[in-house]
Amino acid sequence: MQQKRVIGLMSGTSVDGIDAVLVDIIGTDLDIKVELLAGETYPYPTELRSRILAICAGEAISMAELAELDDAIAIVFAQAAQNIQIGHTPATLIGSHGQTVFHKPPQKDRENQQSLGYSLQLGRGAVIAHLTDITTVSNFRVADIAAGGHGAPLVPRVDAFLLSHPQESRCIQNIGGISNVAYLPPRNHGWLSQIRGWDTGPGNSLLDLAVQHFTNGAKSYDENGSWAASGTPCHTLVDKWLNQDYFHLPPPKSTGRELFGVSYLHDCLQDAQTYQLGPADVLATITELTAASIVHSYRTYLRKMPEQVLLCGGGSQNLYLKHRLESLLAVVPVLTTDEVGLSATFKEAIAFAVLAYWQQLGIPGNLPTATGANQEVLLGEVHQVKGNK
Ligand SMILES: Nc1ncnc2c1ncn2[C@@H]1O[C@H](COP(=O)(O)OP(=O)(O)OP(=O)(O)O)[C@@H](O)[C@H]1O
Ligand SMILES: CC(=O)N[C@H]1[C@@H]2OC[C@@H](O2)[C@@H](O)[C@@H]1O[C@H](C)C(=O)O
Repeated sequence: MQQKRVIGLMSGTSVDGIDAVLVDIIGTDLDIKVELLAGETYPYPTELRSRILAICAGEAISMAELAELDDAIAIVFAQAAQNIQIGHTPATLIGSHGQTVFHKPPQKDRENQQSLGYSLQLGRGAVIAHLTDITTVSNFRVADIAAGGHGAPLVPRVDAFLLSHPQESRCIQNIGGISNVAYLPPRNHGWLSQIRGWDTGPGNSLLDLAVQHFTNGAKSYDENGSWAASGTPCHTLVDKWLNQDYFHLPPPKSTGRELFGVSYLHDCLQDAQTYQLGPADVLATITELTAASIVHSYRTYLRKMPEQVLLCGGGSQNLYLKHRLESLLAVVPVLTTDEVGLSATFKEAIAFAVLAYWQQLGIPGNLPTATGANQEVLLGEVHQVKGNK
C-alpha cells in the first residue's frame, strides 16, 4: 500500500496567512487515510499582506514587482514548510497551492464560444522545492482550466474520499474568503458522478473588508461574529443583493475577490446609507447575504437538500454566521468537519497535500462535475529535487 509523509500549504482568498500541515497519507481513494501530525497558520508579514491585497483589488504593478512578489511569497511558503516539520521526521513531498491573486472563470461569448479561464497563484514551486530540498507540486489549477474548467473548486474530489458517508448525503461547506460547497451523495452505485461543487459566493471577504473599514484597519475580522450579532439584518437589502447575476448562474461556477471584493463592498455601503444602517446592522446584513446565498444555491441547484451540512474554513468559527445558516436550513443539521474527525481549519491545506500525493500516483484530482472541465486531468506541476521520490 502507498504511504507518504506530505506537507500541504495553502493561502486562500482571505489572505490572512499560510495554512501549513504535515500529514501521513496511506491508501489511494476510498481506502485513503490521512493522519494530521501538525497544523499551523503562519500570518503573512504585514507589508507582504498589504501588497497582495492591493493587487487582488486590481492595483496595477510592473512585471518586475510581480516577479519579486512571486518569490517573496515562495520564500514565506518555504519557511512555513520548514517550520511545520520541526520535531518530526521530514516530509518527502510538498503540495503548495500558492496565493491566488487573480481568477477569471471561463466565459461564453455571444456566439456561445467558450474562452478559457485564467487563474494566477503566486509563490513559485521551483523556489519552494529548492529552498526546502523537497519535491514540490504547485500550480494545481492550470490543467483543469486548459481542459475548459474553472480550475475551482478542486477540493470536492478530496472531500468525496475523506468525508462522504455510506448512507447520508452531505454538503461540505467551506467558508473562507469565498465560500464553496461540495455536495456528496451517499456512497452507493454511481455516487461519484453525482457529486456537485461550486463557489456559492462571498464567505468572509466582504465581512472582513467591512470590519476593516469601520475600525480604520484596527481590526481585521469580527471575532465569533459578535459585532454582527449585535445588529439587525436589513432583509430588503439582502433580497436586492441576492438578485445579482452570480447567484443565478447555474453551476459549475467559480468566483473570487474580483467580484466579491473592495468595489462590491463599496456598493453595499452605499446601499446601507440609503437605509441608514449603522456598522453592526451592515455586518448583520452582509452575514445574512452570505448565509442566504449559500442556502439559496442549495435550494436552487441541488435536486434534494442534503441530510447534513458540515462547515469548514475560518467562517465556521463565526458563531453568528453558523446560527444564521442553521436558522435558514431549518431541519438540516449543521456541524463542522471537526465533529466528524477532519480539521475544519486545516482541511484545505490537507486537500492540497492529498492532491500532490495523487499527482505522484498518476491519479486525477479534478471532478469535471465541479469544475466544468471536459475531462479528468492530473493536477499540478512537479518540481523534483534530487533524492526525493
Ligand atoms: N473566530 C472567528 N470568528 C469569526 N470569523 C473568523 C474566526 N476565525 C476565522 N474567521 C474568519 O475566517 C477567515 C479566514 O478563513 P480561511 O483561512 O478559511 O480563509 P481562506 O482559506 O483564506 O479562504 P478561501 O477558502 O476562500 O481560499 C478570517 O479572515 C476571518 O474572517
Ligand atoms: C481561484 C481560487 O483560489 N479559488 C479558491 C477560492 O477559495 C474558495 C473558493 O474560492 C474555492 O473554490 C477555491 O479554493 C478551494 C480551495 C478549491 O479549489 O476547492
